[in-house]
Amino acid sequence: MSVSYESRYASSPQGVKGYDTTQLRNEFLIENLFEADKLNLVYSHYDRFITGGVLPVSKSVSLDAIDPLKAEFFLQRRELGIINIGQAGTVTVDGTVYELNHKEALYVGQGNKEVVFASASADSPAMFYLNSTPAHKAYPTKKIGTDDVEVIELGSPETANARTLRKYIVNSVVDVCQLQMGMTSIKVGSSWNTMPAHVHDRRMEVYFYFEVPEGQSVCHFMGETNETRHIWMQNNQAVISPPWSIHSGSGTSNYSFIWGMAGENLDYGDMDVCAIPELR
Ligand SMILES: O=C(O)C(=O)C[C@H](O)C(=O)CO
Ligand SMILES: [Zn+2]
Repeated sequence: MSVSYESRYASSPQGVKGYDTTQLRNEFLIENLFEADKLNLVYSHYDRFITGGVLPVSKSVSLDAIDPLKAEFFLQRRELGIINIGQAGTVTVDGTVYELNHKEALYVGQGNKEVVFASASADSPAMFYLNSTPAHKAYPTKKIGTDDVEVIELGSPETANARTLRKYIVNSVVDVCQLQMGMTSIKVGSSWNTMPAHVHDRRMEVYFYFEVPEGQSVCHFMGETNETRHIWMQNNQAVISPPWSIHSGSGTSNYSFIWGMAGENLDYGDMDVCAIPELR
């Protein structure tokens, strides 16, 4: 069986106050997404958001339905966002082949029955990072190349948060039901992402950290603004951010991350920003 999954239930902010390091990591950290020829998924009960990774090396890998969906096929009632963080590969959606190079993305609409992932070369495989959310409508499947994204420059070197944010799957780029995805890259010499920090009680979020150099790590901050906690993250690990939690990080070097969101609205800018001196 090449598909495996794990379920994560929702935790309340009151409950999380009492978590020790191990429990915090067990509830929110997603450690192993990429294994050769496997599809690894984590099903979160926050907005029923699925986070996954596929690393096809010696064979192609299909997106099979998993038991919690109680569905005939994975996308029967879901939409899917894919960003390739590896080398060239293909995603075949009901017979149509989409070539995805490094940092190219694909939105796959609800109702597609067969999704198959493959690498162009076993020596330099593709690495497909996936986010999937429940969907109420079948929007067309669309490839988003690196020139199709919306780019914003944020922060400054003086505050160690200079970064480039790229919006891939947002409703100004592609029609979606609720999924939003993008990528943020921290510039050399900066370390902070999403600072000033924010919450959006209307949407949950998942951060996937990558391009973290060997021997370096990212410290991810979560929790209510007046009750923060941290989780040390390694390269290619993801972390679930509950709707009530900040999601911000500081690395021991620069790095990139993919953010994915789902929930009540599609308004990327709908955030409640927290003044930095108010954080506790
Ligand atoms: O660097 C940032 O700031 C981000 O990338 C923020 C995320 O996109 C986010 O949290 C959106 O709600
Ligand atoms: Zn956010």
